[in-house]
Amino acid sequence: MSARSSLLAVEAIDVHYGHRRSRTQVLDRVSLHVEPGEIVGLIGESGSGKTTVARAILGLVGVSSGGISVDGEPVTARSRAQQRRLRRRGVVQYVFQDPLRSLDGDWTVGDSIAEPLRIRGGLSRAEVTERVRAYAERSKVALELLERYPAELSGGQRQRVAIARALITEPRLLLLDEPVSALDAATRVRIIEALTELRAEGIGMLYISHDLGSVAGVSDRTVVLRQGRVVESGPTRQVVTAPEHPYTRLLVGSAPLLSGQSLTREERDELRAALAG
Ligand SMILES: Nc1ncnc2c1ncn2[C@@H]1O[C@H](COP(=O)(O)OP(=O)(O)OP(=O)(O)O)[C@@H](O)[C@H]1O
Repeated sequence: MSARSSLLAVEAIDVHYGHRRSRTQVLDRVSLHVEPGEIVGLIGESGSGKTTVARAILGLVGVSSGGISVDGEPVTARSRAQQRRLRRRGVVQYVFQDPLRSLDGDWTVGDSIAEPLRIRGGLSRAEVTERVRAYAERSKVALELLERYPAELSGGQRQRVAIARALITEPRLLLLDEPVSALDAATRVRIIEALTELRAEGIGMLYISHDLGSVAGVSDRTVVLRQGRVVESGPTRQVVTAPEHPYTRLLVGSAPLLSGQSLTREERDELRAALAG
C-alpha cells in the first residue's frame, strides 16, 4: 500500500532533544505506517524513543528531518497554530499509561469525557451530554461514575474513562501508550476487547509498549524500536515466530509463552554480544 493512502505515515523522521552541546538524537530515520482498521504495535525497551514517536505524531515535538502525515495531511510541515487546529478536530487522540495524566483531578469524569468536544465547539450542552453518555456506555463506563472524580475510580475504570474521552471526537487514529500496563489481568482483557471492537469499526491504532507479550496479542503488525532506530518490522506473527534482528530474538526469547521456547543462557549471551558489537 502506498504511503500516501496510509492513515498514519511516519517517514524517516529524526528527532533531537536539547540545544547546541546538549543536543542529542533520540530518533533516527524512524518510519512506520498505520492503515484504517489496523493495530500496529511499537515495542522497545525504556528510553528507546517510543513516546517520542507519539509526541511527534501529535505535533508536540518537532522533527529535524523526515515527515509525518495523518489522513493524508502533513503534520510536520504545519505551523504550531495549524497543529493545534488539527488536534482540536480530534482526528488523532491518545491514551496514556497513567490516565491521571489526561484526566483533570478537579473535574468530574463526565466533564473530562466532554472536554475534547467542548474544545472543538459546535454542539449544544444537551448534545454534549447525550454524546458523553453514549461514549461512556460504549467504553463500558457505568453512567453513575460520570458524577465522580478520577480519584474515586479504580485504575481500570479510569483507563476506560480515558478511552471514552479519546473516542468522543470520533478519531480515525488512536495512539495508545502502555494502555494496560498499570492494570490487572482481567481488566487488561476487557480493555483489549474494547480495542479490538474499535479496530473492527475501522479505527487505526498505534499501540506502544515495552512488553512484546501484550503487543503480540493484539497487533496486526509490529515495529521494533531500539535506541531510536527501527530494527525490524513486519506482520506480528512473522516477528514473533521468525525474528530476524538479534534484539527482536532476545525480546521473543524473553517471552517464552510467545515463541514456545525460551532461550538458553548461552544463546542469550550470544545475542547480547551481537548487539554490543
Ligand atoms: N524532553 C526531553 N528532553 C531531553 N531528553 C528527553 C526528553 N524526553 C525524553 N528524552 C530522552 O529521549 C529518549 C527517549 O525517550 P522516550 O520517552 O521517547 O522513550 P520511551 O521508549 O517511551 O521510554 P519509556 O518506555 O521509559 O517511556 C530517552 O533517552 C529520554 O531520556
